[in-house]
Amino acid sequence: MTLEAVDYRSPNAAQDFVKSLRETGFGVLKNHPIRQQLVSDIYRSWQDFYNSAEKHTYRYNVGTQDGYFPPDVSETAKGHSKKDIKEYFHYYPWGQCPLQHKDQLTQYYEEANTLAEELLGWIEQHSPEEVASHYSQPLSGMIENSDQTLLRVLHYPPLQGDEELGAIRAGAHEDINLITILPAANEPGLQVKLKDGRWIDVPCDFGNLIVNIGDMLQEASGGYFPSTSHRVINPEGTDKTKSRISLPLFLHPRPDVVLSDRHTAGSYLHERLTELGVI
Ligand SMILES: O=C(O)CCC(=O)C(=O)O
Ligand SMILES: [Fe+2]
Repeated sequence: MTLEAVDYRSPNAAQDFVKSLRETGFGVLKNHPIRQQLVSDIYRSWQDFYNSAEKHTYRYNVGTQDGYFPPDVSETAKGHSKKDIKEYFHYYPWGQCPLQHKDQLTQYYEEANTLAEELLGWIEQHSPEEVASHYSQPLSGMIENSDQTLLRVLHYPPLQGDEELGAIRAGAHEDINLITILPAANEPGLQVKLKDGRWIDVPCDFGNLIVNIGDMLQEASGGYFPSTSHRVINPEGTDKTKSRISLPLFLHPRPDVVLSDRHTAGSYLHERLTELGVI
């Protein structure tokens, strides 16, 4: 079993893409409308940011979670004991951002949000009636004007050889939000866990866009769409000396959006962040 990239411009794109999401929790798109030049410009300018000491002046705000998270505070995935080998920056339109990077991130944030709304439309359109009847509102409406949607610029530094035994770039985890949109990173490493327990590589051809289901859509669809585990494995051989940059956009509904009988987006997020130990 491999993940096949779906051509965004093909007549069956919506159907094929949603089928892949249903079966694996992941869908991969090629020929999508997000400008690749913008993505590569962001990779380049953020490599400079991570190489500079300036990053330390943007340390994250504990209450609002925007800004730079250094390697020593990076997440420990649920059920893991070792911290991930990564540093990252949380960008929100209302949050801190270095001035010289603001235009690029603003543009990307908008383009990716627009595409996300369209893809949520595809998901809704291809949800069985019984599943869709439980959505409290159109899926694309859930993220409209949300100030919770988070763009994360991740940097996985070159391996130094002194990493903690068993530590990996990103331990197996599921995303908390509705869906995640992720341009193929500049280096491989992302893997997804299939139903049978096998880990497979997510195709990382430059220009692909990877979309995955998060826990909130799993919750809202009564489990029809699975929020699957994924991880980023460490590079080997000569790739060890390479940095990896990636740019997930985590689409979050407004906090008052009802996901299910049990949860609003706000109550769900709070529960999950408490488990993760970050609030
Ligand atoms: O870096 C990647 O390719 C994936 C990152 C990821 O899964 C996450 O930050 O939730
Ligand atoms: Fe993730």
